[in-house]
Formats: sequence, structure tokens, C-alpha cells
Amino acid sequence: MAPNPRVIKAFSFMKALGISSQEVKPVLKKLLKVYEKNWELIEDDNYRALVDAYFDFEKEKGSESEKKANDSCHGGEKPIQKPLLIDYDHDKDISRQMLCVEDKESIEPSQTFMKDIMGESSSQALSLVAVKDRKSSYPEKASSAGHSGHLEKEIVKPRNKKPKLHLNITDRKGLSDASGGNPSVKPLSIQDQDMQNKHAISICKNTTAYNGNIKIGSSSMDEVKIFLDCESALTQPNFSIPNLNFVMKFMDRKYLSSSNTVGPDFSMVKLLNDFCMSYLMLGHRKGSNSKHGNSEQCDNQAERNSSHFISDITKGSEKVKISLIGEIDKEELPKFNYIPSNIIYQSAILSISLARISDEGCCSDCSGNCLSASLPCICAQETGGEFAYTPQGLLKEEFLTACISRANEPQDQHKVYCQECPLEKSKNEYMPEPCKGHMVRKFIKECWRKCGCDMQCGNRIVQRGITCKLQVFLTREGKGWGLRTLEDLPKGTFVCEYAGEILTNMELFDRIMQNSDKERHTYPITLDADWASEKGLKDEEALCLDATNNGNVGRFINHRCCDANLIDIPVEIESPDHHYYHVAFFTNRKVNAYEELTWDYGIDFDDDDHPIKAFRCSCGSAFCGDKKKKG
Ligand SMILES: C[S@@+](CC[C@H](N)C(=O)[O-])C[C@H]1O[C@@H](n2cnc3c(N)ncnc32)[C@H](O)[C@@H]1O
Repeated sequence: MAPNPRVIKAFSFMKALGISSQEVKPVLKKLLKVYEKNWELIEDDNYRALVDAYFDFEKEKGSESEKKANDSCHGGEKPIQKPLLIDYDHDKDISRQMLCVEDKESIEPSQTFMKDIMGESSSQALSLVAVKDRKSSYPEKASSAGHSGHLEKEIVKPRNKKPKLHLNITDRKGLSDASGGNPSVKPLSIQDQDMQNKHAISICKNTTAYNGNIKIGSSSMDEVKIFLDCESALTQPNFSIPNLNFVMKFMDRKYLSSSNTVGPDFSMVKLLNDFCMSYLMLGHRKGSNSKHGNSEQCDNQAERNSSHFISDITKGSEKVKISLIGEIDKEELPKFNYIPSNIIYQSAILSISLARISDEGCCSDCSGNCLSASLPCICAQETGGEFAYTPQGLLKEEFLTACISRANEPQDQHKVYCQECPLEKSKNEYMPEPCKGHMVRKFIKECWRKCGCDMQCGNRIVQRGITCKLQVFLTREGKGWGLRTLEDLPKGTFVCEYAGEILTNMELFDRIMQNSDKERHTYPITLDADWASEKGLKDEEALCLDATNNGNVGRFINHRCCDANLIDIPVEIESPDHHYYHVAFFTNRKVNAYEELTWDYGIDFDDDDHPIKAFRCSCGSAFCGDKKKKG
């Protein structure tokens, strides 16, 4: 009689797992008896019942018979451990399966076994993930009344529950080297202590089984396992595992709010990468070290289905998209008009004309990139004959250090006192107070339109605009919205300008008076960095920037006393006099992905007379100057 093709198929499936037909035969026989020859139950879910029955049977046989079985089957090698098969198309391509091994303490699989599954060439790249909790990964065992024998008792109850999405966080400690010996490929993962939380995720770095970083497959255990390769941000202390429902809902919203969800460049890998990024981002957003506290918080959030997400607050006006993320009910969406560069409100006088740029004020003889010329061009004169930027586009260490030390020690020698201070005049036109002093600042001068170099010249950083990946997010300390970077930023990186309306100080003062009842406003910046060189400024030349109603992303940068990670540096671009200049933010140290970007506003929290009422500072710095708050 010709063998039953279903038996042959079951044998070949088990053989691929390294289990011989002889071993499978008695188990299959008993299983058929228990299931009353219902093959569907046996074949279901990649022979899950058969695989389980086999391993349970083996286990129960006791140590002696187990040893015998292993010796005969694997030539004395380490016994096969029960695999959770993740198989995306068993019939078509068994060599592309991924395996999870039950016992994480000893998950080095036998070479034979790996070769059987992956084939000779691919066995090194096999990715193995230990399943932490047997209960959470395995179906219930049924005590089958009416059947005798151990196997029957341990037979797996066929599952009629809908498969759940179950993502496991795994510890890769003790895993076999899946990197194929490449030292630069380090597995990275996090371990969830709370197995009650079924929403966990396995994130492994570069344990690529077949070229891609993302691996998906459905297991034989009614689960779907997704392996996502995420960034090293995971190891940061402020990362806590977000609720998966919340991440899912966030993704839904994000893609529903995006007009081009499925464009011609759609790819599943991109989508999953995005999922990874969102997962990390939401994890970081929690900002607390308590996993349990956060997961509760997340549950509530998920219940309320509550997240704001704007994919690009710049409405396409910057070269990069800047997203905003926050929770509904916590804070209103900011109401302002995004402008990528400064704009005159009304009375400010800005004389920008090429005629005002003298031949000595530009490098008309240059071409290409001024930084690659043998000698610095005339535009470097402002910065002592050296360009402020490195060829990599960062601020030079010495220049940055000089700016930082001047900002940190606002000593009198760097201050200038006006005879008739426009700032004081704006507060009280008829009886102005004496000038309180203005810091003389170090300027950067960038090449511009009259210069011979091109737009890619290394001395044109600020004018080329934002290039970092930034995000507006809701701070947890009550500071309202804040700005963070989504990527690591080296020291000296240009982040963004503070762009807003250009007002005269008089106009600003009027505006402040009119809005004095409003608690929160953005912080205006007085453009007084070079008032020293002016004998007397006309009212319409004493300028400031206000980004409250119209501004760029700089308006979201919160204050931090003393140890902020950004420094504001005046930059001369199109105007040779310094009534008007650009205020550019640079990192003053390396800033890690997901860190909030902060800037020291230079507020005197004791100055009760200042027209702008200082907020209660929640910067969290050890050097916080808000003594009232501390008191
Ligand atoms: C330039 S805006 C920054 C963006 C602002 N957080 C928002 O939600 O639009 C300045 C305002 O943010 C708030 N803020 C900034 N830094 C803060 C801090 N360290 N503590 C408390 N509030 C802060 C204050 O209300 C301040 O007037």
C-alpha cells in the first residue's frame, strides 16, 4: 500500500527539525488515535500538536531513554531543544525558517540541527531568540479523559482561540553568536521583567538571518513574532517600554494623518522601521524609570486613545520634516504660524542690500568651497582669520569654547552699557532706568550672495537651514511643549535658528503689555549682541525677535539654568551691521537621541521688575537659579 501522503508530509516536516521518522512514528500513531484520525488537528499550525507531543513524550521517557533516543538520533551531540517554529512558508522554503529555543540557558543548538534547518551556508546567520516564559508561549495542556497513557494525558488541546500578537522581550545573554563572528555586529536587546505585560517586544541588533534587519514569521504556537532591529537609544536610562496598543494606535493615527501612506516607494521594511522608531520614541516619551508606573500610565492613555501627532509642523517649509507628538488632554496644540525664517512685523528697519556689502565684506574672488582654499577668505575675518566651522560642518572647538566661557561668565569686561538704553527706554520712554548692560558676543560671519563660493561652501551652515531630525514633544515636567533630537548630535552641531517676527523693542513692549494676562508666551530675544559698537541706536534699529505668533521650531526650546545643551550664537549673514543678525543654536556638547534640547534664556529669576514675568522654573538642573521655587 502506498504510504499516506499526509504521513510523509508530517515525517518530512519533523525531519527538518532533526527528528527521524522512526521517532515520530509512535507519537503520530498515538496522536491519530487521540484525535480520532482528525488530520487537520495534527497538521494545524505547522504540526504544532505533533511537535509538542513529541517533545513532551521525550521528556517523560526519563533520562535514560532520553539519552538513548538522543544518541541514536544525533550521534551523541547535544540534544535538540524544543523549537518554536516561526515559519512563513513551510511548504515553499524550509531553509528560511527562524527558530526560537525554549530553554534560554542552553540554547546552543546542535550543528546538525542548524544545518538541517538552514542549510550549510546560512547556518551562521541563524537568529535564535530564547522564549522566557513557557506558560506564556505554550498552549494549555489538556487532561484527556477517556484516554489512557502518558502521551494522551499530555496532548495539547487544539486551540480555538484567535492567535494573539505576542511580542517577546528577550535576553540575548548566552545566545550563540549569530553575528557570524563579526565583532562589529552586537546583539542588542532589552529584558522585560513583567511577564504579565503581554505587550513586549524582541529587539535584536543585526542578528540578521537573511540580509534584512526585520524578521517576521508566524510560530507554530499560535503567535506571531516580530524581530525589530532598533537603535542603541534603547539602552538609555530614560527608555521605558511603551504599551503596544498605544504604539499601534499611534501608528494608526500617524498613517491615517499622512496623505501618502502607500506611495510608489512603499515597502514593508520601511513600515516596520517606522514602527521601530515609533516604539522607541514612545518609550522615551515616558521619561520615567518606573516600568510599572509607565505601563499603567500607558494603559490609561491607550484607553483614551489619546495622542496628538503632526507629521510636519513646518508644513513643508523646512528641508526636513519636524513632527509633533503629545497627549490630548495634557496640553493644547500650540497655536502659531510656522515661518522658517525671520519676518519684519512692522516698524523695524533692516537695510539689507547688496550695495551695503563692500568688496572687503565679501569673498567675491572665491569659488566652490571656501573651507578647502589654502587660506581662509575675507569672510573669516570676523572670527579672527579662521573659519568658525570645521569641514564636517561643526563649530570649531576653540570657537565654541570661547563662546561658552563668555556665556557662562557674564563678567563686566564683556558687557557694554548704553548711554541711552533702548531696552530701558522701551519700558519707560520718559524716565528710563540706567542701562543694565549687554553682553558683547562673538559673531560668526557666513559667506553670502555677493561671495563667489557656492551654496555648499562650508562657511554657509546656518543659511542652509535645519538638517537634524527634530521633534516637538510634550515635556513631563510641566514646561509645556519642548524640542528634542531624534538622533545623536555631536558637539558643535547647528540645530536651528530662533526665527520669529522682527520687532522694535517698543513694539515688543507694547505687545507684552497687551498680553500680560497670558501665562505662557515664548521668550523674545533682544538682538543686542553688538550694541557696543553703536553710538546711539534709533528706536527702529533696536530690534528683537518674537516667535509667539509666528516662529520656527526654535520657539519650542525650553530654558535650562546653566547646563543647557544648546548655546545661541549670533550669525551675520546678509547684513553687515549688527542691528540685525541671526540667532543660531548649536550643541555645546554631544547630545544623545531623544534628549530634550534646552537653552539658557539668561533669566534673572529675582528681577521682579522685568516686563516679562518669569515662569516658575522646572528645568531640573542642579544649578537652577529659581530660588523662589526652591523656597
Ligand atoms: C520659548 S517657550 C518654550 C516652548 C513652550 N514650552 C511651549 O509649550 O510652547 C518658553 C515658555 O516655555 C515655558 N518654559 C520654558 N522653560 C521652562 C522651564 N525651565 N520651566 C518651566 N517652564 C518653562 C515657559 O512658559 C516659557 O514662557
